[in-house]
Amino acid sequence: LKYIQGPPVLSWLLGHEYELANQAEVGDLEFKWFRDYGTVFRSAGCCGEDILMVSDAEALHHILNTGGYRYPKTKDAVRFIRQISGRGLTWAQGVVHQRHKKALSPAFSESQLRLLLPLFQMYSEKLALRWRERFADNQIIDISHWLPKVTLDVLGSFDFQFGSLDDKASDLRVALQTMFASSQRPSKFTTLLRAWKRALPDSIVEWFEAVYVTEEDIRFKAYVDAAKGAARDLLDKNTSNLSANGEKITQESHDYLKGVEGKKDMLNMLLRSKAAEDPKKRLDDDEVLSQVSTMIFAGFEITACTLTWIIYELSRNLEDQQMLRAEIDAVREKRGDDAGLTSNDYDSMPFLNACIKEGLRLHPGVQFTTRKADLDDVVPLSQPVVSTSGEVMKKIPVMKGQRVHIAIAAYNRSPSVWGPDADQWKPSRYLDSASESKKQQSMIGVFGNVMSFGSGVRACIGWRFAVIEMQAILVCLLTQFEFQLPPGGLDIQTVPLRSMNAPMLRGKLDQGLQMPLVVKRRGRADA
Ligand code: HEM
Repeated sequence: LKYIQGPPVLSWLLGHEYELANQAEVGDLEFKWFRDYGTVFRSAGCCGEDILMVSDAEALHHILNTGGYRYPKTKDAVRFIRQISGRGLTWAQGVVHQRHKKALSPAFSESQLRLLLPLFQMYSEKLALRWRERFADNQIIDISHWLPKVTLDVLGSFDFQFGSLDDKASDLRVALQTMFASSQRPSKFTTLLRAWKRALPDSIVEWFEAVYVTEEDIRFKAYVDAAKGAARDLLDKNTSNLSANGEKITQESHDYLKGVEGKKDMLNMLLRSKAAEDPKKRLDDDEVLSQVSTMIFAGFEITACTLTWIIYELSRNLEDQQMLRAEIDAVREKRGDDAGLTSNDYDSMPFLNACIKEGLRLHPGVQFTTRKADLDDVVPLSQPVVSTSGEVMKKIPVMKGQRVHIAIAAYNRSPSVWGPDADQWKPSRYLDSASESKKQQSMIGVFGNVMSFGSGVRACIGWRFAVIEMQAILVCLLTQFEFQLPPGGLDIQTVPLRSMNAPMLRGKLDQGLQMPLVVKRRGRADA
């Protein structure tokens, strides 16, 4: 890759890896480098490794969509995922990934997820009730503290009963919330250790990890053990209730699904895949338990964080908040006050969905992901770049083994896709057919042309789940409350926290995730 331009390298040992992982504001360095060098550039890994940084639409499509399994996750990423969530879908590779996906996909189909809507609505209402019980009108509420309670309770409703909104104690919840307490910003030593683990044979790394156990390792294990333990209890309890055709008999805790034929919720799909006779669909015991730790880990906090960002943007852009509320009120009025809203109602609200897309675009929960070329390849570009010798390049040849940085956040802000206002909050870009963003659809991603849920064969399996959940929570909260920035405004900094881009108050990073907003009750819902 030497002929591709890139920022100067100040340290052969650390390359840009330490700098990138320790940026004050997430993305600052990448966004600047993509502006300076184009949609593809070369950055330095530790010990002289070259990394291909990619935000180009066609290149991303080639690697993630056309490439299928030819650009797998790197082996250190796979090992790390196994450590934090076990042998679940995010860990699986190639044919094993196909088998996992076949077993789980029915639980994430649109028709199945629509059945969960009453559940999402129930927990949203419970959150609104808690706010009314505990806070006076016009009080400041740290919404980043409350939203994860809803998204965790929703995931836990498959019988785990986290009870976050009821302040119930839960070992699993505590293990989950503290698992990254000692791994915020990697030190130089940790950066190098990770690089060596990437380069060394698996057997040596496994030996090393067995003798050198860090505080981080202990926390990860505590979470995986707690999640698998809870999952084992749950599955054992329900296996005895399995009817002859593999259908779980309705439990009291699944009242919301009572009477629904052919249920394909997560629990049922896991029970079925454990009992499946077809080896292409069967999951072993540990794989089944790992799906539970995987879904909880991958699903709850990132959805809450995205919602926090959306409500923050709506508080900074009060006209958009009013417009969205007017859209919601109009649909409610048409349906009649007592009728519950349906998924069709949510889908019929263009501005609601535009705000969700814009929140995901500007504040993607995952900043980047990494892949490795499994073959020698030529990657096409939609935006040519200029080489170190001044040549215009429309394609980049890559060698087998090349590490590729998939720059999710930088693609989402790429002016060549979104236009010159790519850095600004502007939900109307999805509605206005003349806008740059509408014209430049690049067929990437799974929702609204944004990369925030990934793309291709490894795209987020939970994206519909997250979208329906965000629709339900936003509609409930905006119906009952108005949100405003506190007097004097907020100085928010985007900080890498766990695997997310988290909002924190500048100068108060030690206080963790924060989004204190003035929450005003609306008259209608008080009635
Ligand atoms: C706003 C919310 C969410 C965002 C932004 C998000 C983002 C992502 C991204 C970017 C990936 C791909 C990572 C890669 O290519 O390396 C991914 C994968 C995944 N997500 Fe999500 N996610 C969200 C919600 C959820 C939810 C609610 C669940 C489960 C209930 C979930 C489960 C998963 C799983 C299991 C994978 C791995 C898929 C595979 O490898 O085949 N996610 N997510």
